[in-house]
Amino acid sequence: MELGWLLWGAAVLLLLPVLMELSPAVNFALRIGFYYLLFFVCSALTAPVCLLVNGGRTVKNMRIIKTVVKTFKYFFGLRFEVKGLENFEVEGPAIIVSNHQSILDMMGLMEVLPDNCVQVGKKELMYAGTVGLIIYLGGVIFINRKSTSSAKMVMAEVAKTMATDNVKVWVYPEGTRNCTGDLLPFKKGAFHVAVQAQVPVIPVVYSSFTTFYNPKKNLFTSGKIKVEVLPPIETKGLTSDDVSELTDRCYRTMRATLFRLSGRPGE
Ligand SMILES: CCCCCCCC/C=C\CCCCCCCC(=O)SCCNC(=O)CCNC(=O)[C@H](O)C(C)(C)COP(=O)(O)OP(=O)(O)OC[C@H]1O[C@@H](n2cnc3c(N)ncnc32)[C@H](O)[C@@H]1OP(=O)(O)O
Ligand SMILES: CCCCCCCCCCCCCC(=O)OC[C@@H](O)COP(=O)(O)O
Repeated sequence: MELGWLLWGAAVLLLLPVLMELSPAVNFALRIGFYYLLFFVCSALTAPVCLLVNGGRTVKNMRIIKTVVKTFKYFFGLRFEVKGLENFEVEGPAIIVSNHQSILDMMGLMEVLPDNCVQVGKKELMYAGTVGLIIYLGGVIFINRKSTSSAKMVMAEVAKTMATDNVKVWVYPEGTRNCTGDLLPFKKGAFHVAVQAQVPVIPVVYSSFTTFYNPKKNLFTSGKIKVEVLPPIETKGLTSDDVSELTDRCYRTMRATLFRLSGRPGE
Protein backbone atom coordinates (compact mmCIF):
# COMPACT_ATOMS: atom_id res chain seq x y z
CA MET A 1 0.00 0.00 0.00
CA GLU A 2 2.75 2.42 1.08
CA LEU A 3 4.80 1.50 -1.99
CA GLY A 4 1.84 2.42 -4.18
CA TRP A 5 1.53 5.85 -2.60
CA LEU A 6 5.28 6.35 -2.83
CA LEU A 7 5.30 5.55 -6.55
CA TRP A 8 2.25 7.76 -7.07
CA GLY A 9 3.93 10.67 -5.24
CA ALA A 10 7.16 10.27 -7.23
CA ALA A 11 5.20 10.17 -10.50
CA VAL A 12 3.38 13.42 -9.68
CA LEU A 13 6.63 15.13 -8.65
CA LEU A 14 8.29 14.04 -11.87
CA LEU A 15 5.28 14.94 -13.97
CA LEU A 16 4.56 18.33 -12.37
CA PRO A 17 7.32 20.29 -14.18
CA VAL A 18 6.33 18.63 -17.43
CA LEU A 19 2.66 19.37 -16.77
CA MET A 20 3.46 22.99 -15.95
CA GLU A 21 5.56 23.25 -19.12
CA LEU A 22 3.00 21.55 -21.27
CA SER A 23 -0.06 23.23 -19.89
CA PRO A 24 -0.20 26.97 -19.23
CA ALA A 25 -3.64 26.24 -17.79
CA VAL A 26 -2.01 24.16 -15.02
CA ASN A 27 0.57 26.86 -14.38
CA PHE A 28 -2.14 29.54 -14.25
CA ALA A 29 -4.38 27.46 -11.98
CA LEU A 30 -1.53 26.71 -9.60
CA ARG A 31 -0.43 30.34 -9.34
CA ILE A 32 -3.91 31.80 -8.93
CA GLY A 33 -4.88 28.97 -6.60
CA PHE A 34 -1.84 29.71 -4.48
CA TYR A 35 -2.80 33.42 -4.45
CA TYR A 36 -6.29 32.59 -3.15
CA LEU A 37 -4.78 30.19 -0.63
CA LEU A 38 -2.44 32.96 0.58
CA PHE A 39 -5.50 35.23 1.01
CA PHE A 40 -7.40 32.56 2.89
CA VAL A 41 -4.63 31.36 5.20
CA CYS A 42 -3.14 34.82 5.90
CA SER A 43 -6.59 36.24 6.63
CA ALA A 44 -7.27 33.43 9.09
CA LEU A 45 -3.94 34.03 10.82
CA THR A 46 -4.15 37.83 10.79
CA ALA A 47 -7.73 38.25 12.03
CA PRO A 48 -6.90 37.16 15.60
CA VAL A 49 -3.86 39.49 15.57
CA CYS A 50 -6.08 42.41 14.52
CA LEU A 51 -8.55 41.55 17.29
CA LEU A 52 -5.80 41.26 19.89
CA VAL A 53 -3.92 44.40 18.85
CA ASN A 54 -6.78 46.73 17.93
CA GLY A 55 -9.80 45.07 19.50
CA GLY A 56 -12.17 45.05 16.53
CA ARG A 57 -13.19 46.84 13.30
CA THR A 58 -10.87 49.80 12.83
CA VAL A 59 -8.84 51.33 10.00
CA LYS A 60 -5.78 50.75 12.21
CA ASN A 61 -5.99 47.08 11.18
CA MET A 62 -5.13 48.15 7.64
CA ARG A 63 -1.51 48.60 8.81
CA ILE A 64 -1.34 44.94 9.83
CA ILE A 65 -3.10 43.79 6.64
CA LYS A 66 -0.79 45.96 4.53
CA THR A 67 2.34 44.51 6.16
CA VAL A 68 1.20 40.97 5.33
CA VAL A 69 -0.11 41.61 1.81
CA LYS A 70 3.06 43.49 0.84
CA THR A 71 4.97 40.21 1.07
CA PHE A 72 2.75 38.48 -1.51
CA LYS A 73 4.50 40.07 -4.51
CA TYR A 74 7.68 38.11 -3.80
CA PHE A 75 5.86 34.80 -4.28
CA PHE A 76 4.84 35.84 -7.81
CA GLY A 77 7.92 37.74 -8.98
CA LEU A 78 5.99 41.00 -9.20
CA ARG A 79 7.74 44.36 -8.75
CA PHE A 80 6.21 47.79 -8.25
CA GLU A 81 7.77 51.02 -9.50
CA VAL A 82 6.01 53.81 -7.57
CA LYS A 83 5.96 57.55 -8.29
CA GLY A 84 4.16 60.49 -6.65
CA LEU A 85 3.58 59.13 -3.13
CA GLU A 86 4.01 62.71 -1.88
CA ASN A 87 0.63 63.45 -3.46
CA PHE A 88 -1.03 61.46 -0.66
CA GLU A 89 0.21 64.01 1.87
CA VAL A 90 -2.91 66.14 1.90
CA GLU A 91 -4.27 67.69 5.07
CA GLY A 92 -7.11 65.49 6.31
CA PRO A 93 -9.43 63.16 4.38
CA ALA A 94 -9.49 62.58 0.63
CA ILE A 95 -11.11 60.31 -1.93
CA ILE A 96 -8.58 58.12 -3.75
CA VAL A 97 -9.64 56.62 -7.10
CA SER A 98 -7.72 54.02 -9.09
CA ASN A 99 -8.14 51.65 -12.01
CA HIS A 100 -9.07 48.07 -11.17
CA GLN A 101 -7.77 45.22 -13.33
CA SER A 102 -7.85 42.05 -11.28
CA ILE A 103 -7.82 40.43 -7.87
CA LEU A 104 -4.05 41.01 -8.11
CA ASP A 105 -4.83 44.69 -7.48
CA MET A 106 -4.89 43.94 -3.78
CA MET A 107 -1.09 43.75 -3.87
CA GLY A 108 -0.86 47.08 -5.68
CA LEU A 109 -3.36 48.60 -3.27
CA MET A 110 -1.38 47.56 -0.23
CA GLU A 111 1.93 48.57 -1.87
CA VAL A 112 1.00 52.26 -1.72
CA LEU A 113 -1.92 52.42 0.75
CA PRO A 114 -1.59 55.55 2.89
CA ASP A 115 -2.38 55.48 6.61
CA ASN A 116 -6.01 55.78 7.73
CA CYS A 117 -7.41 54.69 4.39
CA VAL A 118 -10.34 52.33 3.90
CA GLN A 119 -11.81 51.00 0.65
CA VAL A 120 -15.28 50.75 -0.84
CA GLY A 121 -16.02 47.16 -1.81
CA LYS A 122 -18.92 45.14 -3.16
CA LYS A 123 -20.90 43.67 -0.27
CA GLU A 124 -20.45 40.14 -1.64
CA LEU A 125 -16.85 40.27 -0.40
CA MET A 126 -18.12 40.19 3.18
CA TYR A 127 -18.98 36.53 2.58
CA ALA A 128 -15.56 35.57 1.14
CA GLY A 129 -14.68 33.42 4.12
CA THR A 130 -11.79 34.58 6.25
CA VAL A 131 -11.08 37.34 3.74
CA GLY A 132 -14.51 38.79 4.40
CA LEU A 133 -13.70 38.85 8.09
CA ILE A 134 -10.33 40.53 7.67
CA ILE A 135 -11.59 43.24 5.33
CA TYR A 136 -14.50 43.86 7.69
CA LEU A 137 -11.98 44.26 10.53
CA GLY A 138 -9.96 46.60 8.30
CA GLY A 139 -12.92 48.97 8.03
CA VAL A 140 -13.90 48.27 4.40
CA ILE A 141 -17.16 50.00 3.42
CA PHE A 142 -19.55 47.56 1.74
CA ILE A 143 -22.02 48.68 -0.91
CA ASN A 144 -24.74 46.90 -2.84
CA ARG A 145 -23.95 47.69 -6.46
CA LYS A 146 -27.31 46.31 -7.55
CA SER A 147 -29.19 48.94 -5.55
CA THR A 148 -28.10 52.47 -6.48
CA SER A 149 -30.33 53.97 -3.81
CA SER A 150 -28.83 51.94 -0.97
CA ALA A 151 -25.31 52.46 -2.34
CA LYS A 152 -25.93 56.19 -2.49
CA MET A 153 -27.10 56.16 1.13
CA VAL A 154 -23.95 54.36 2.23
CA MET A 155 -21.79 56.77 0.26
CA ALA A 156 -23.66 59.77 1.68
CA GLU A 157 -22.91 58.42 5.16
CA VAL A 158 -19.23 58.12 4.18
CA ALA A 159 -19.20 61.76 3.09
CA LYS A 160 -20.55 62.75 6.50
CA THR A 161 -18.25 60.63 8.67
CA MET A 162 -14.94 60.68 6.78
CA ALA A 163 -14.12 64.13 8.14
CA THR A 164 -14.82 63.24 11.78
CA ASP A 165 -13.05 59.88 11.40
CA ASN A 166 -10.26 61.60 9.42
CA VAL A 167 -10.10 58.69 6.95
CA LYS A 168 -9.23 58.58 3.29
CA VAL A 169 -11.55 56.42 1.18
CA TRP A 170 -10.22 54.38 -1.77
CA VAL A 171 -12.78 53.75 -4.52
CA TYR A 172 -12.49 51.81 -7.77
CA PRO A 173 -14.71 54.04 -9.96
CA GLU A 174 -14.92 51.50 -12.80
CA GLY A 175 -17.05 49.48 -10.35
CA THR A 176 -15.64 46.16 -11.53
CA ARG A 177 -12.42 44.48 -12.63
CA ASN A 178 -11.32 45.27 -16.16
CA CYS A 179 -8.12 43.81 -17.56
CA THR A 180 -8.35 45.14 -21.12
CA GLY A 181 -5.57 47.72 -20.83
CA ASP A 182 -8.15 50.54 -21.07
CA LEU A 183 -10.58 52.13 -18.60
CA LEU A 184 -14.30 51.45 -18.29
CA PRO A 185 -16.56 54.52 -17.96
CA PHE A 186 -16.43 55.82 -14.38
CA LYS A 187 -19.27 55.53 -11.91
CA LYS A 188 -19.93 58.89 -10.27
CA GLY A 189 -20.34 57.90 -6.63
CA ALA A 190 -16.75 58.57 -5.57
CA PHE A 191 -16.94 62.07 -7.03
CA HIS A 192 -20.29 62.83 -5.39
CA VAL A 193 -18.76 61.86 -2.05
CA ALA A 194 -15.70 64.06 -2.66
CA VAL A 195 -17.90 67.06 -3.49
CA GLN A 196 -20.32 66.38 -0.60
CA ALA A 197 -17.38 66.15 1.83
CA GLN A 198 -15.47 68.95 0.01
CA VAL A 199 -12.31 66.81 0.01
CA PRO A 200 -9.74 66.40 -2.79
CA VAL A 201 -9.76 63.50 -5.26
CA ILE A 202 -6.37 61.78 -5.60
CA PRO A 203 -6.10 59.63 -8.76
CA VAL A 204 -3.84 56.56 -8.70
CA VAL A 205 -2.99 54.67 -11.90
CA TYR A 206 -1.51 51.17 -12.27
CA SER A 207 0.07 50.19 -15.58
CA SER A 208 -1.66 47.49 -17.58
CA PHE A 209 -1.24 43.90 -16.38
CA THR A 210 -1.79 42.52 -19.89
CA THR A 211 1.93 41.85 -20.44
CA PHE A 212 2.04 39.28 -17.63
CA TYR A 213 -1.58 38.52 -16.67
CA ASN A 214 -4.48 37.41 -18.85
CA PRO A 215 -6.93 34.81 -17.45
CA LYS A 216 -8.40 34.21 -20.91
CA LYS A 217 -4.95 33.15 -22.17
CA ASN A 218 -3.94 31.38 -18.94
CA LEU A 219 -1.14 33.93 -18.70
CA PHE A 220 0.22 34.70 -15.22
CA THR A 221 3.96 35.25 -15.09
CA SER A 222 6.24 37.63 -13.17
CA GLY A 223 6.23 41.29 -14.18
CA LYS A 224 6.70 44.95 -13.30
CA ILE A 225 3.79 47.26 -12.45
CA LYS A 226 4.26 51.02 -12.65
CA VAL A 227 2.17 52.98 -10.17
CA GLU A 228 1.65 56.75 -10.31
CA VAL A 229 -0.10 58.83 -7.67
CA LEU A 230 -1.31 62.00 -9.43
CA PRO A 231 -1.71 65.46 -7.89
CA PRO A 232 -4.92 65.95 -5.88
CA ILE A 233 -7.91 67.51 -7.64
CA GLU A 234 -9.57 70.07 -5.35
CA THR A 235 -13.36 70.01 -4.93
CA LYS A 236 -13.75 73.06 -2.67
CA GLY A 237 -16.59 75.20 -3.95
CA LEU A 238 -17.86 72.48 -6.32
CA THR A 239 -21.48 71.30 -6.15
CA SER A 240 -23.31 68.20 -7.40
CA ASP A 241 -23.76 70.01 -10.73
CA ASP A 242 -19.98 69.82 -11.20
CA VAL A 243 -19.73 66.06 -10.56
CA SER A 244 -20.04 64.99 -14.19
CA GLU A 245 -17.26 67.35 -15.28
CA LEU A 246 -15.07 66.31 -12.32
CA THR A 247 -15.63 62.63 -13.20
CA ASP A 248 -14.78 63.20 -16.86
CA ARG A 249 -11.67 65.25 -15.99
CA CYS A 250 -10.41 62.53 -13.68
CA TYR A 251 -11.20 59.84 -16.24
CA ARG A 252 -9.26 61.62 -19.00
CA THR A 253 -6.21 62.26 -16.79
CA MET A 254 -6.12 58.68 -15.54
CA ARG A 255 -6.62 57.19 -19.00
CA ALA A 256 -3.76 59.27 -20.45
CA THR A 257 -1.55 58.19 -17.52
CA LEU A 258 -2.57 54.53 -17.96
CA PHE A 259 -1.57 54.64 -21.63
CA ARG A 260 1.71 56.41 -20.83
CA LEU A 261 2.64 53.95 -18.04
CA SER A 262 1.69 50.99 -20.24
CA GLY A 263 3.65 52.24 -23.27
CA ARG A 264 0.48 52.41 -25.34
CA PRO A 265 0.12 55.31 -27.80
CA GLY A 266 -2.59 57.69 -26.61
CA GLU A 267 -5.56 58.31 -28.87
C1 LIG B 1 -3.92 39.64 5.89
C2 LIG B 1 -4.12 39.01 4.53
C3 LIG B 1 -5.38 39.49 3.91
C4 LIG B 1 -5.52 39.07 2.48
C5 LIG B 1 -6.75 39.64 1.81
C6 LIG B 1 -6.86 41.14 1.98
C7 LIG B 1 -7.30 41.82 0.75
C8 LIG B 1 -6.96 43.34 0.78
C9 LIG B 1 -7.52 43.98 2.02
C10 LIG B 1 -8.39 44.97 2.00
C11 LIG B 1 -8.85 45.69 0.78
C12 LIG B 1 -10.17 45.17 0.33
C13 LIG B 1 -10.58 46.01 -0.85
C14 LIG B 1 -11.68 45.38 -1.62
C15 LIG B 1 -11.88 46.17 -2.88
C16 LIG B 1 -13.03 45.66 -3.65
C17 LIG B 1 -13.32 46.60 -4.80
C18 LIG B 1 -14.68 46.36 -5.36
O1 LIG B 1 -15.47 45.63 -4.83
S1 LIG B 1 -15.06 47.23 -6.79
C19 LIG B 1 -16.80 47.14 -6.84
C20 LIG B 1 -17.48 48.11 -5.84
N1 LIG B 1 -17.13 49.51 -6.10
C21 LIG B 1 -17.91 50.30 -6.89
O2 LIG B 1 -18.93 49.93 -7.38
C22 LIG B 1 -17.40 51.70 -7.16
C23 LIG B 1 -18.24 52.71 -6.48
N2 LIG B 1 -19.55 52.80 -7.17
C24 LIG B 1 -20.20 53.95 -7.12
O3 LIG B 1 -19.76 54.90 -6.51
C25 LIG B 1 -21.48 54.06 -7.93
O4 LIG B 1 -21.60 55.39 -8.36
C26 LIG B 1 -22.76 53.66 -7.16
C27 LIG B 1 -22.65 52.22 -6.74
C28 LIG B 1 -22.96 54.57 -5.97
C29 LIG B 1 -23.95 53.85 -8.11
O5 LIG B 1 -23.58 53.19 -9.26
P1 LIG B 1 -24.51 53.18 -10.62
O6 LIG B 1 -24.21 51.90 -11.29
O7 LIG B 1 -25.94 53.49 -10.27
O8 LIG B 1 -23.97 54.30 -11.62
P2 LIG B 1 -23.62 55.86 -11.44
O9 LIG B 1 -23.57 56.44 -12.82
O10 LIG B 1 -22.43 56.06 -10.61
O11 LIG B 1 -24.88 56.53 -10.66
C30 LIG B 1 -26.17 56.61 -11.28
C31 LIG B 1 -26.77 57.98 -10.95
O12 LIG B 1 -26.72 58.22 -9.53
C32 LIG B 1 -25.93 59.38 -9.25
N3 LIG B 1 -25.12 59.12 -8.06
C33 LIG B 1 -24.21 58.13 -7.90
N4 LIG B 1 -23.69 58.16 -6.67
C34 LIG B 1 -24.27 59.18 -6.03
C35 LIG B 1 -24.13 59.73 -4.73
N5 LIG B 1 -23.27 59.22 -3.84
N6 LIG B 1 -24.89 60.81 -4.41
C36 LIG B 1 -25.72 61.33 -5.32
N7 LIG B 1 -25.94 60.88 -6.57
C37 LIG B 1 -25.20 59.82 -6.91
C38 LIG B 1 -25.07 59.61 -10.47
O13 LIG B 1 -24.74 60.99 -10.63
C39 LIG B 1 -25.96 59.10 -11.59
O14 LIG B 1 -26.92 60.10 -11.93
P3 LIG B 1 -26.73 60.98 -13.31
O15 LIG B 1 -26.37 59.99 -14.41
O16 LIG B 1 -25.60 61.91 -13.00
O17 LIG B 1 -28.07 61.63 -13.47
C1 LIG C 1 -9.26 29.13 -0.61
C2 LIG C 1 -10.51 29.98 -0.34
C3 LIG C 1 -10.24 31.46 -0.61
C4 LIG C 1 -11.35 32.34 0.00
C5 LIG C 1 -11.06 33.82 -0.20
C6 LIG C 1 -11.00 34.22 -1.68
C7 LIG C 1 -11.68 35.56 -1.94
C8 LIG C 1 -10.65 36.66 -2.08
C9 LIG C 1 -11.29 38.05 -2.32
C10 LIG C 1 -10.40 39.14 -1.72
C11 LIG C 1 -10.72 40.56 -2.16
C12 LIG C 1 -10.61 40.67 -3.66
C13 LIG C 1 -10.90 42.09 -4.12
C14 LIG C 1 -11.37 42.08 -5.53
O1 LIG C 1 -10.63 42.29 -6.48
O2 LIG C 1 -12.70 41.70 -5.69
C15 LIG C 1 -13.28 41.90 -7.01
C16 LIG C 1 -14.10 43.19 -6.95
O3 LIG C 1 -13.22 44.23 -6.77
C17 LIG C 1 -14.88 43.43 -8.20
O4 LIG C 1 -15.59 42.29 -8.46
P1 LIG C 1 -16.10 42.03 -9.97
O5 LIG C 1 -14.95 42.29 -10.89
O6 LIG C 1 -17.24 43.00 -10.22
O7 LIG C 1 -16.55 40.62 -9.95
